[in-house]
Amino acid sequence: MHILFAWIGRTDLDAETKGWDGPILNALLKRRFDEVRLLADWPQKEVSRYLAWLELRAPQTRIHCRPSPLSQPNAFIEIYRHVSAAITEAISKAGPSPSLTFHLSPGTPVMASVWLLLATSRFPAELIESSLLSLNTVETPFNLPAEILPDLLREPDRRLAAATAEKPVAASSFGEIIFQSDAMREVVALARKAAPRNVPLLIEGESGTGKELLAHAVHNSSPRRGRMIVVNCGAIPATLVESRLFGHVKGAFTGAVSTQLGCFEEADGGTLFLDEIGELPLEAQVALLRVLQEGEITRIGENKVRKVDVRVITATHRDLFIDMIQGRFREDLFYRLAVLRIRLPALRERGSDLALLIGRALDKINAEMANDPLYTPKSLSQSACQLLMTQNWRGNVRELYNTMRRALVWSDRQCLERDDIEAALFQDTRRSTDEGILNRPLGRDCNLDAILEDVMAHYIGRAIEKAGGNKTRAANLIGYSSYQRLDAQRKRLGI
Ligand SMILES: Nc1ncnc2c1ncn2[C@@H]1O[C@H](COP(=O)(O)OP(=O)(O)OP(=O)(O)O)[C@@H](O)[C@H]1O
Repeated sequence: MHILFAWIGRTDLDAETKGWDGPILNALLKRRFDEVRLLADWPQKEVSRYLAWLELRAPQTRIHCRPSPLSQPNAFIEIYRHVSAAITEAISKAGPSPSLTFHLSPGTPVMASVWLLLATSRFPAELIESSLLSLNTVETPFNLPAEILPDLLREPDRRLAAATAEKPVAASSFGEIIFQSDAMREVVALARKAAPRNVPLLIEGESGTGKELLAHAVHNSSPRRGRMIVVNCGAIPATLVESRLFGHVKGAFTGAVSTQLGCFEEADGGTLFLDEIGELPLEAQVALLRVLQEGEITRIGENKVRKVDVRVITATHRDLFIDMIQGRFREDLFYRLAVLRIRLPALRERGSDLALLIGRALDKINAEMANDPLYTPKSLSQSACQLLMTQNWRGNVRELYNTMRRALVWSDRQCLERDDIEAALFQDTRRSTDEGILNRPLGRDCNLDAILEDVMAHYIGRAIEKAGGNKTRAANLIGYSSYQRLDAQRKRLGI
């Protein structure tokens, strides 16, 4: 399918009265295009008159025209945005591998430069220009690789990546926890009571249920003046756990090139949030117990004992009680940490919270994107809402938010439809590797290496998403000591 794209220019609008074809008709008469996609920043009346004339003169071509208002004819970002949306829409409706042609002649020089940049980067296309007598292909003397594209053009990609990545949990208060279900009401009431008491709190719940959000709310409602330090125990290599907790002095071990504070000292006077506490190796559990009992730490490589005043909040997606019974978690430590114990219900147990969360997520994402010139606030159709309401949301609120973020940022529609949500759900690597992974049929078709690669892809995808695209953090989240290793796996698995 051959598609021609062009802005309608003044010379096109005047062509009929001046007795010549104008650049757009010139192209349609000299080449065969299945459809032409026009962009217009002119009064509707003039455009309608022109389109009626064009249809008569080029009856073999389907003509689409997209009103594309500009605040001024050289508004780069607005032009870029209209053009990207027009191309994306055309591609989504065309069959496989449409062939694109951009017409450089109609419109302003900035419009021509946007065609040029897009043709040599995001949407490879042929460029043409027309003069009174001829129509020529424009050879570009360069092929802009992504690295040398002007920042302006790369910006939309960066924004898209940033916008679809998970936002870090902000220092929150109870007011930021959205709920109306009884199950959550109980949880929040309990947490409010726990907040001012200077005792350890264990928060349990599936991934993405808001454990860190709740921990921030508890800390911020407590009288503690210091900061809340967040440490993901699952992301620290086993050999470095004690150093991360208690700090070390220069030369304490190979690689200790300078003295570093541990998280207990960093959190002195405040709260230490130990996420994924169930992943803490047994040796580190002994050391942690000692600090909790004595309120003192000793940096590795030093004999000096230092007093610390830290409230510890821990969280886990595991059943720590079962881990304790089965000997994977120390009993004495369990009872130290679980003085107060709160279990966050999974999203599927929260009834009407889901509809409320969908509405709030929509407002929140629209507000977050308000300063992005490439984004316009969006709404959800009933069918889109319906699909969101009927999902299982195994990744709970995080998965819901991230799916909605992807759908809202990717779609060019003002009101999202069911297929926009489907596309965003489909991107979730978690869905392709469900529980069935352990029960695939044995036999000649079974490919253990491929199954293991699925699992790797699944975890790497999750880590990247959770780390908001930060490679070092993502590597740590899956126990890799360097992001280069993560990168190599990503490339190998084509993630
Ligand atoms: N009730 C809620 N209201 C508003 N936002 C929520 C709620 N619950 C979770 N979120 C949001 O969902 C995302 C995930 O929450 P959070 O990181 O606190 O979950 P978690 O249980 O700590 O996850 P993990 O176990 O994977 O670390 C965050 O963006 C958080 O702000």
